[in-house]
Amino acid sequence: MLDEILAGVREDVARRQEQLPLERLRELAAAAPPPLDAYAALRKPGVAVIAEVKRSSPSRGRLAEIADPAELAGEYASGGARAISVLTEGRWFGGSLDDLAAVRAAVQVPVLRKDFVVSSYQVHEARAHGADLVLLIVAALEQNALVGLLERIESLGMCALVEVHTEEEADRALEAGAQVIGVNARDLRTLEVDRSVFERIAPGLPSSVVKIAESGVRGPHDLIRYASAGADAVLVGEGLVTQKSPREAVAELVNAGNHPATPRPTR
Ligand SMILES: O=C(O)c1ccccc1NCC(=O)[C@H](O)[C@H](O)COP(=O)(O)O
Repeated sequence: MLDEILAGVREDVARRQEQLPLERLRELAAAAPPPLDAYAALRKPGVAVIAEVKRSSPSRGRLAEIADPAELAGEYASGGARAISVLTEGRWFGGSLDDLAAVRAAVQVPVLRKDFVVSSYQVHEARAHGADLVLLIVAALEQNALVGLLERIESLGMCALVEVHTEEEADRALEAGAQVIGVNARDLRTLEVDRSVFERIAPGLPSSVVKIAESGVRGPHDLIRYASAGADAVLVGEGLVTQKSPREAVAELVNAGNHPATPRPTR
């Protein structure tokens, strides 16, 4: 699945680059308001909720009609989301860079560009559309590319969320200098979700690294499970976009993450 998604992304990036050359994009990125400090936001006490704007997915098909992503992001923020994730890939997830810009304009919390980033052009796009945080998927990148993209993200004042699914990928993320690591319970090749992957990988990450548990949070019980294994944050898509009140659903998760009964490992 991942290879198929990446092939489409490469075609789409090449088409956009023909329409808007890198030099012009760099100017737009430089003119964007400065990025927010996502690392600091995610390090605050309690388990942070990163709420995702997700219309569709390869594993689940159509999830929700999201006519106004800015309105949804506003709901998430008023429920206490610490950051908003915006899927900007169009073919499989129904997202766009317009969604990212609209969400950026609507909320005061950090915004993640969640996509399949394979070129520095996409990093500049992220900044030009107001992103504070950019996803890099280790499984999609050679080590040199991972290091180069991470440096480019940081040179633009943003923070990289480096996603892993295996111990080997976690080692590569650390070698590349990642400060924010997302452990995705979803295997992007088979699409299977296994929540125990976080429990296996997170304990081996240094305490200075922000640890995000991605995928499979369907309610407070999943957040509590991830928190018990050391999650600083959870990234939630389907479990929020399918709710009647996304604001209340976020608030319930935030409350579970702040609850003193939530066992956390000491660090
Ligand atoms: O969601 C998918 O089916 C998917 C398939 C292939 C690559 C990426 C995919 N999802 C991206 C994500 O990692 C999730 O959107 C995110 O972690 C939230 O997951 P969930 O809460 O389970 O919707």
